[in-house]
Amino acid sequence: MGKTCTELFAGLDCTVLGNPDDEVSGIAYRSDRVRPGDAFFCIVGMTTDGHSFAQDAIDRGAKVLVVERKVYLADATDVTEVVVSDTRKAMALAAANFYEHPSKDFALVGITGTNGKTTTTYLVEHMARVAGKRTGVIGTVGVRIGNAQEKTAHTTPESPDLQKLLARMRDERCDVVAMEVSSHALDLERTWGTTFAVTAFSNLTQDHLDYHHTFEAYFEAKARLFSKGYPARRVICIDDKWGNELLRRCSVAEDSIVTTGFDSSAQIHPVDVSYEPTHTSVTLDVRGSRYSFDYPLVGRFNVENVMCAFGIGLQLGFSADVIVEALEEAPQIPGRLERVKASHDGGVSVFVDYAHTPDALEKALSSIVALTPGRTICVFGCGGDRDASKRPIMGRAALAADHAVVTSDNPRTEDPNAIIADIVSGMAAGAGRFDVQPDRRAAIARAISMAEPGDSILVAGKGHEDYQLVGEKTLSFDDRVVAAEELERAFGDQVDEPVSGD
Ligand SMILES: CC(=O)N[C@H]1[C@@H](OP(=O)(O)OP(=O)(O)OC[C@H]2O[C@@H](n3ccc(=O)[nH]c3=O)[C@H](O)[C@@H]2O)O[C@H](CO)[C@@H](O)[C@@H]1O[C@H](C)C(=O)N[C@@H](C)C(=O)N[C@H](CCC(=O)O)C(=O)O
Ligand SMILES: Nc1ncnc2c1ncn2[C@@H]1O[C@H](COP(=O)(O)OP(=O)(O)OP(=O)(O)O)[C@@H](O)[C@H]1O
Ligand SMILES: N[C@H](CCC[C@H](N)C(=O)O)C(=O)O
Ligand SMILES: [Mg+2]
Repeated sequence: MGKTCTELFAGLDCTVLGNPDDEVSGIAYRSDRVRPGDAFFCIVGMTTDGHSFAQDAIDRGAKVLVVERKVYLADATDVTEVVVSDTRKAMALAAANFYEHPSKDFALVGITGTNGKTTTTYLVEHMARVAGKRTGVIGTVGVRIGNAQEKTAHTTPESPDLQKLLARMRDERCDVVAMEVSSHALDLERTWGTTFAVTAFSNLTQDHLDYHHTFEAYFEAKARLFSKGYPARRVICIDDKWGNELLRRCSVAEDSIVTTGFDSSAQIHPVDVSYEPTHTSVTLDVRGSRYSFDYPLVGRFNVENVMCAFGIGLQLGFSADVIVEALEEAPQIPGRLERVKASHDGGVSVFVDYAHTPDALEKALSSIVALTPGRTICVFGCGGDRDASKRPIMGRAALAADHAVVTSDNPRTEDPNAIIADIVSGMAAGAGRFDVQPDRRAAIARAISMAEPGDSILVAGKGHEDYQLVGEKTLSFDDRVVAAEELERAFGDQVDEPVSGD
């Protein structure tokens, strides 16, 4: 399936230096992955400049170079150069052209916000299935087409990878695809040229300031999904000021926006909520109609995710009955307040959760505390090579537990003890209520050794991850498996202990 330069760059302001009828057989943005016949996009990145790999790309058979400045390659007279003002945006549009705009052939739902994206995509997927649709999911836990699951490098893939994936979903005849749209993706134009049926915003709290530098820049990246470049039906949670700001800016007809939130001014809001250890009972007011139902997810923040999913369902044209039926049997989201299953637990409940931001940690902890008759112990750390400014704030947030064990998350190339020191610098107010154990397994074991029947342990930060990134190495590590093993080790000989079910 080749495309001429003319077809590839349709709709793009560019200068073609060479033959516009040249055929391109693929799109590449990493020189070492170029295949003969590809167009190579030279991207000015944060660490290096893709223009300096142009010769390498040609040596590997690239026929077209897309550049922001002409590279004048001496021995490459048969190579066409296409000059554009922004190679990332050009690549995204060319990728959409190359795969013939797959996102126009099904209903694509894009969800952005600091927390809640993965959870909401899973709820939307389930809802669409209950409505009889074929589904796809793209996000942090990976990609799913129907029931087939694959791992991916990014939450939101780079534009050529994304369009290729969307084309596969079209070929598999997906009707509804739910996709997480990260702030990096919006800033780096990974989704440019993609057509969304519905876009949704969950919330904005601190994360990724290493990349965006300011909160405002972080918001502006998210806000792009609600700008004229991405026309769609909208679902906006208005519980924070950023949701309200988005609502104010939205230039689409008012009846194409659904607002959600705890505030009664939201079109979807709760009038009654009861938080139980294994489920939640809600009565939602949905544009004046009331729906009472139970769903098998816990915690206050999941009420927001459920309302967001409800709004998305309405925007997709599903009936409220189908939406409620789906939510009543919502799936366990991997690693999101997931209760660890162990044959012996000594009456101690261990939850694994992906809280890796201050807000998520605060909310996950308050949800567990509210459900726990005894004490709550929190095991957590922070990722290396990521926003360091959130570390002391997460340290402070963890003091909402009765006791915290500070440990390693994914240290990546940083010194684990230096990350822990950053966290602990925010915990002065909790002297005596936390300790430090850099080895994550030992930290989980320590929390279990401290726990009494009726206590809960929150193991936060890594959720569904089945690995730990230490230096350049990827080690096998799954909080759920390790916690189950450590529970077994601690309580395995107490054969008469009751096992808490879920
Ligand atoms: C911060 C960030 O997102 N960086 C992305 C960015 O990297 P960059 O600008 O530094 O690129 P660069 O390394 O300078 O290279 C410039 C160009 O030269 C090319 N190159 C480079 C070396 C070479 O040998 N040959 C070559 O052609 C590169 O492919 C690139 O096109 O562009 C690269 C591809 O063009 C991405 O792979 C890279 O993602 C990095 C690996 C990353 O870790 N991103 C994470 C933080 C991310 O995107 N996370 C979000 C989720 C966040 C959330 O949870 O909310 C996600 O959506 O996954
Ligand atoms: N609506 C919400 N508000 C605040 N915190 C939430 C919300 N939903 C989930 N969380 C918390 O954030 C964590 C991550 O949730 P989820 O994976 O759904 O979010 P995400 O936006 O996909 O995150 P990421 O940016 O890492 O992909 C959960 O484990 C939970 O602790
Ligand atoms: N998508 C998030 C994941 C963080 C998960 C945490 N375990 C870490 O490694 O920091 C990020 O890239 O910031
Ligand atoms: Mg996610």
